[in-house]
Amino acid sequence: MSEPQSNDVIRAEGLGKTYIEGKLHTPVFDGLEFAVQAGETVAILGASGAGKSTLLHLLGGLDVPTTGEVFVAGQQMSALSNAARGRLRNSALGFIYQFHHLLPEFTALENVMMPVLLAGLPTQEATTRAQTLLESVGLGHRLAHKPGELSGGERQRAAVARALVNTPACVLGDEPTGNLDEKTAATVFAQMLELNRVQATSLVLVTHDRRLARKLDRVLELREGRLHVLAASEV
Ligand SMILES: Nc1ncnc2c1ncn2[C@@H]1O[C@H](COP(=O)(O)OP(=O)(O)OP(=O)(O)O)[C@@H](O)[C@H]1O
Repeated sequence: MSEPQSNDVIRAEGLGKTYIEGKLHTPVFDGLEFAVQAGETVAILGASGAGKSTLLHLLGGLDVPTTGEVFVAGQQMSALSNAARGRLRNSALGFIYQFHHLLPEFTALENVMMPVLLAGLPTQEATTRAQTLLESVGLGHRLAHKPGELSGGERQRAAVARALVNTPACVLGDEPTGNLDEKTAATVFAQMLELNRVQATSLVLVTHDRRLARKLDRVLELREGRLHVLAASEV
């Protein structure tokens, strides 16, 4: 197996996933090759059930591939202990989902501070970073609000801030604006791209939305278990 290129923040080699539950085998894909470089933004399109979320979970170390390997920041995920994999995920990756997954009993500020505290940094540093990021997504006036006291768009903006607060090498987004109306989605998406650009963070975005996909450096389509490169005219 070749060594990951130093510029690849995530690299997947010969990646395969078959869900196995009892006698039921669900093959999703096999032999996928994928890499995202430092600062690059990549969209992954595909029909429902094509395996986009599965791929994102494997890239993020949230699930284990049936075959193949994933390297994150040059580290082979399968060679790490669960604790080390968790630490790498927290420091090198940010996750944004369709539903915010903020913790309901904590304020926006506390939610965004969480990954910094988990990385072992002092409370003061966590507070400063979280506040700065929340301000940059226009939530400086909502720091003390709990998720239930925020609008849908505000919750997603807080989720964007949380994903980026440890200046990860790569953000993995699964339909991060899929639950918002068109106008709010466009605003949240623009803020996410801008923060990614400022931090030179890579982005792998799973989406159904071709208009959003078009704004990224590279567009791939997951179809029949294969990743196809789409030219700009095909998106
Ligand atoms: N835990 C699981 N056990 C068995 N099969 C699964 C499991 N999770 C997903 N699948 C199957 O794997 C295939 C890919 O699912 P996945 O969620 O990755 O698709 P997707 O492209 O993200 O779809 P969507 O756009 O609808 O979210 C689907 O056919 C799904 O039914």
